[in-house]
Amino acid sequence: MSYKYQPEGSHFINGRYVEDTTGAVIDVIYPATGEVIAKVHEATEAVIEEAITSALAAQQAWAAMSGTERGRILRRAADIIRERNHELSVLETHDTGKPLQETLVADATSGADALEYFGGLAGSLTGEHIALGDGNFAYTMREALGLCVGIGAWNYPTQIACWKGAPALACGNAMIFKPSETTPLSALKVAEILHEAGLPAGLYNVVQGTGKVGAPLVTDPRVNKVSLTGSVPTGRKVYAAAAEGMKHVTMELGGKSPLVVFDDADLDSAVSGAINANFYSTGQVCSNGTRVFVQKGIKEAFLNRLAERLQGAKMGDPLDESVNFGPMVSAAQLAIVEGYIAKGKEEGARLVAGGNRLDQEGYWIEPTVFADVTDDMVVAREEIFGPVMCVLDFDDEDEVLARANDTEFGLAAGVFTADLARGHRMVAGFEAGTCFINSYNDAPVEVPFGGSKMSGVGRENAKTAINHYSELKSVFVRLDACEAAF
Ligand SMILES: NC(=O)c1ccc[n+]([C@@H]2O[C@H](COP(=O)([O-])OP(=O)(O)OC[C@H]3O[C@@H](n4cnc5c(N)ncnc54)[C@H](O)[C@@H]3O)[C@@H](O)[C@H]2O)c1
Ligand SMILES: O=CCc1c[nH]cn1
Repeated sequence: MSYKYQPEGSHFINGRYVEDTTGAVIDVIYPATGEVIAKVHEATEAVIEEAITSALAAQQAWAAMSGTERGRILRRAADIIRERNHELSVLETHDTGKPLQETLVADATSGADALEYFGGLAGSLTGEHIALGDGNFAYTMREALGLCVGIGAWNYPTQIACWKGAPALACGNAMIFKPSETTPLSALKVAEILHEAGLPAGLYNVVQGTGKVGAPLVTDPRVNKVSLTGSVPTGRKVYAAAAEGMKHVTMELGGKSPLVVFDDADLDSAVSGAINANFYSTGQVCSNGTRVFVQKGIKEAFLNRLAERLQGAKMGDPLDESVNFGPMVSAAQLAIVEGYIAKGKEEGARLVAGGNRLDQEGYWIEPTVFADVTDDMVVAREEIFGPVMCVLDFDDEDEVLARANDTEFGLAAGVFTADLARGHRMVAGFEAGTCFINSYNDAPVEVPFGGSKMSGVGRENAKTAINHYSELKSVFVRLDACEAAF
């Protein structure tokens, strides 16, 4: 039987599709209908070994090329992605269920931005000269780490494949990328396009599988760096395993971020911020501001306007570009979200919108809002990773800042206020890596992205990502005689 989006092979290694049917079968399901659209096989030991040896064979020559040459290939790949944006977005929609309205602007295009940005930076990576007196000096050389492993979550498959691959390749590394087993298709296209753009074979390999494939990649002594996007429990395991081998890490993990709305905020703008912070990608965004603290003076106006604006949420065929709210990614994620909604009701939160699963094929649930949520409720403490907004009340700035920070997570935080001085005071106090004033969930490639506390280690994007995919070698040069005590 052939499937609608069946790739030529499950894996992409050494510049070509590779298959090993002895690996466990993974069904790829279109979340909007439950239809199986492809089947891939989990990587076997032999497949993993081929991915590692071909990457190692290619990496040194790649690192020896000039940054400008490397960058040219990445920028060419960005151009190809943009030319094929529609086709790639349709695939991403099938991989994830996210509406085409979104994938057309936020997925392949975000991947292309990363390839273009890091392609542009590649030629400017340098060390520095350090004068030491008496004519002596030192210099630093920026060197590639070697073999990097990228492990992805299922919410932004193309974006994650590129956010990790682009800086890794720009710095002269090879990358083996393991997508989430839930969304294995888009990363294969990224690999195919990189090679079409001229990337030498072996430098960006994709292997499929669950944590059973991720774990041996993380511990393999030939791997120098691991970048994970995933949940905190997985991050704990992967970070610990990588530390055993003293590997470089980037951990992009989960959150339960606060969004604070003061009563002087522009109401519609704040409601837009709350919608973007909770319902984009059907709530499956790591940085979502799911604890929406609303100052008591505007609470009812906020909830009324939110209820009106929710009438504009359109569920339906995700390929219809007027649809703006898709299904959950999987039956498992839908069950998790339903469990949290039940918990919220049980704990006494007031359900003011949604809460129901749609009685149809696929993994559909309405955008859901709880009001009168208190800090101790499970729905206010745990990451739900679905379209469930919790609205909490507050009186003043000091109180809300302390409550916003009262969480083990620290990925993001936002504030809506007409008083910009207060906005800056709030973000100075937030214990979070990525903050927003009068906006929410923007993620341009030029800006560092990542979390504090349990939400992660390191940053993706921006110039700072270069520091996470390269290391400095210091060279001391003595021009006068070298002396010793004896
Ligand atoms: N901070 C960010 O940038 C960011 C972005 C997107 C998603 N996320 C987070 O990701 C989570 C949702 O994604 P998910 O359900 O795919 O996360 P997950 O933690 O279940 O899985 C993430 C990836 O890790 C792999 N994995 C699992 N166990 C492993 C192990 N022992 N060794 C190596 N790899 C292993 C999985 O196969 C998958 O590819 C949420 O918590 C969300 O907040 C964070
Ligand atoms: O899901 C996390 C990363 C992200 C945030 N906004 C867009 N992508």
